[in-house]
Amino acid sequence: MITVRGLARRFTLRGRTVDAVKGIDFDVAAGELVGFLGPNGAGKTTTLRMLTTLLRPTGGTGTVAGCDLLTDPQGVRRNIGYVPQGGSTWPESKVAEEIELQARLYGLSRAEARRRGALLAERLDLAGLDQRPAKTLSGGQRRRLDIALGLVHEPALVFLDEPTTGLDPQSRANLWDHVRRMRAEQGMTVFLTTHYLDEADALCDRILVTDDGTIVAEGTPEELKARVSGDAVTVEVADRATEAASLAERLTGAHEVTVTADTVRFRVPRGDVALPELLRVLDGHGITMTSVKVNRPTLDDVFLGLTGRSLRDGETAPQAVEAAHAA
Ligand SMILES: Nc1ncnc2c1ncn2[C@@H]1O[C@H](COP(=O)(O)OP(=O)(O)OP(=O)(O)O)[C@@H](O)[C@H]1O
Repeated sequence: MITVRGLARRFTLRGRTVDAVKGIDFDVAAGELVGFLGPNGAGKTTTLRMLTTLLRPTGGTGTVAGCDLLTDPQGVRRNIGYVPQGGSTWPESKVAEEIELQARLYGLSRAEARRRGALLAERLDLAGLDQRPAKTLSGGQRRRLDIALGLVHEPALVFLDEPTTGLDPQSRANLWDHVRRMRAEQGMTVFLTTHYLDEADALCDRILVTDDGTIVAEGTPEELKARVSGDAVTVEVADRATEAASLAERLTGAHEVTVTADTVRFRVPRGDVALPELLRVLDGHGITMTSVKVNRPTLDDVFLGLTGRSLRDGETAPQAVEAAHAA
């Protein structure tokens, strides 16, 4: 459904060049739900804008929904849906009007536009809101309307740019359910960008991890997390932390042991198996454990291992994107 090779985009602004996307290669199969995960400024939106023909690549080739990105951009546009980051609704327009207008823009008859509008409103939990102006909708309802607008022409492939940014946790989880259900019911391919780890983890079949214009890792959420070797154990002790660390080091499979003040950290293949053993050993040496935490590997650990930085650093400052787009 998507194939890109060496896709690149360089911006030149007042004599300064920015290589926002540095020649990336990837494929997306029909029916897949793929996440493009990376921190702010990694090049996600630039990639998405190239794939949706809103921005011409400065390098590389690609096929999207069966059409050549460079020689047949109109074909690409006909066959895809695109839900931009800020949405595209008019604040004063009513929900039903927005959906029908969008359908008419794709050349559908008035009757067909109404039929699809009603169907999408039903599927996206917007039924009963059809006469409400868009500006009166909640954040989650507005995002669902944005998605309805992107799906009105029943595309085989839909692009969602940061679909849940700005929503509260409950509305985010609700939107994930809708995306999953739409995918299951319509069998469409979904390509979404996100800088939320939990979103990529919960929603995506496969993740492309991106940083600084390149793809640094790719796989299912489980495959990516399996790259991090083991659970992270954090133990606080009342005293003698250095001695506790050397005892932890002797546990089967323990590695990456560090100690600071009263805290010992290490990784083991199975935290739940290591804990009783550690407790016994510490007890045997008269060291009191005051707290213990076991964390399963996260996608952030994967990113940290690959780049030495945390993905979470990019979870604030969505305004930077709007500024970049306005440029
Ligand atoms: N029109 C532009 N002119 C100059 N530089 C740009 C332009 N658009 C994007 N950039 C730069 O390209 C880089 C990638 O930006 P992009 O918006 O693609 O990142 P992103 O991963 O989508 O970030 P976010 O998570 O904030 O949306 C950034 O350094 C950005 O400042």
